[in-house]
Amino acid sequence: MNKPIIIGNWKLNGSKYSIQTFVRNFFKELSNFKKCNIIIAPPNIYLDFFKNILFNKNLISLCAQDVDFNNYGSFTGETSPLMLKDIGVKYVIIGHSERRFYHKEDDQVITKKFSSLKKIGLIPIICIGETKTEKLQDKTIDVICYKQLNSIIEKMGVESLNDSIIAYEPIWAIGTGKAANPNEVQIIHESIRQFIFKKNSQTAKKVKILYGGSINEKNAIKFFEKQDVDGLLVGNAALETKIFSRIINEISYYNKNNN
Ligand SMILES: O=C[C@H](O)COP(=O)(O)O
Repeated sequence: MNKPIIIGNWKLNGSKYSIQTFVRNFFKELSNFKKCNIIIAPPNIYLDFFKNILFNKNLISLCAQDVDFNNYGSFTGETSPLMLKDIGVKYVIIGHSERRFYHKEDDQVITKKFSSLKKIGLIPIICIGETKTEKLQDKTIDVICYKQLNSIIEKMGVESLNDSIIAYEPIWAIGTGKAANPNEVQIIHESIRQFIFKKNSQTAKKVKILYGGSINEKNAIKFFEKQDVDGLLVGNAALETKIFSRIINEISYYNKNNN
């Protein structure tokens, strides 16, 4: 059975002290966490520290928030896929809208990152999403499927998505407190799956599609209960131990097959 995937992206937040406190309290709050695949993405500089204070429990998987596509060389300030693998990272977020916007990363760069990660066996979490204007112009599927996802599919083949995770994050819903409508998210996730299905039916079944954007403890289940929502990518709410653990507990106890 596939476990729900819950990712906490801490973005540019945290310190050694806050991470220690988080780990200490997190496991006390969780009641049924083995039913979820919990993935946390601290800032890169804290990945190793975080891993060490988890006492190798394997209950939380390590995720990086970004990566360079080069494995070594004169690229000042960057972190490579090989380095992440070396310290035990399993997942890497690529194409987050904050990277696309603040660091001007385009689909070509994101595809190169995807390719580098696949080559060394790290699991990419590919973020896709439309702006408010694109949504109002009814361009959501054009942007997220025909442009953002297709860039990877054309270069790498659709099967490259088999062991990858797609995170649909409408840009207007990120950090705004205004989450998307769960019914609309289901329709979009279904469209993403259909888009992939037309190219390869097996890949469409295997690929995991998560929703992200202003998830909190009150709305998490409303998204997760949707058929094509395989999990959640949580930003702000993942910084609060109590809230993040409540989200995980709720989802752990929700049995999709019986509802
Ligand atoms: O990576 C996480 C997303 O950007 C969602 O962030 P948020 O939950 O703070 O809206």
